[in-house]
Amino acid sequence: MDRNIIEIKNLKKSYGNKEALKGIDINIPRGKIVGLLGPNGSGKSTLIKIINGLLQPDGGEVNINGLKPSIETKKIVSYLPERTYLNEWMKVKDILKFFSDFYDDFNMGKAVEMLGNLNIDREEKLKNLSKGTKEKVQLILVMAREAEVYILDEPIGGVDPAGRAYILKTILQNFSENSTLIIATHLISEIENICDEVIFLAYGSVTLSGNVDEIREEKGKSIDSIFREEFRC
Ligand SMILES: Nc1ncnc2c1ncn2[C@@H]1O[C@H](COP(=O)(O)OP(=O)(O)OP(=O)(O)O)[C@@H](O)[C@H]1O
Repeated sequence: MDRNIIEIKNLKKSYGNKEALKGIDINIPRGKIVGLLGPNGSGKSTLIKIINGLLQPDGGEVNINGLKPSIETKKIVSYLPERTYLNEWMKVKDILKFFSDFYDDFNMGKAVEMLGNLNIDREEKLKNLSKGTKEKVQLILVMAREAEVYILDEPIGGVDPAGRAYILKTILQNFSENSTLIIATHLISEIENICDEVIFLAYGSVTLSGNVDEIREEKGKSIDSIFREEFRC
């Protein structure tokens, strides 16, 4: 078994003449929590969509557990997209059923428990939930899969601080040691203490990557401070 669950080589993607990814190389080891950090427009979502097979790269390679993004890799990757893809007219309980029918690795008990802890009514239609509650539901669906890789694109932007703390705690509690979690976000101070590794993306290139403790020690600052300095407006 490879040490790295995801290996990316010289990955390129342009939209017209806009280079969103300029030939990036990334290795993501198994069993780690990785923060994918970068300002707006740095290429985070483009990278995540390519890993999930929703966009085709113009060049380079992506390997997930030794496989190209495909139906096979979707079975082991649980993905939270940046925008909702769920049918707003469905009740929470119907979406649970849908997930449980669709994904063999979906743990219904876990999902029901997390919804209960956050006081989310399973009889409610998604369209009647607040933005933050909707985000919580989607995150619970994604985290209730017993996947090898979780990829979360901006998971907690609309969630209130108490909810965020609960969600991060829940992520950690449910997280098996063999799984890998990638979180793309700009809420760095909130997630830096749960991350083992970080990858900084800027203008389609990786500007810094490595172990969080080593980077903090070497630079004598928090990841949040390094980010603010690097990307000062
Ligand atoms: N469908 C598209 N058509 C044209 N340009 C695009 C498209 N999607 C993204 N881009 C451009 O590619 C670059 C990278 O965008 P991307 O969405 O990957 O960034 P991001 O880091 O996820 O940003 P954010 O934090 O704002 O979500 C940006 O300059 C963006 O304008």
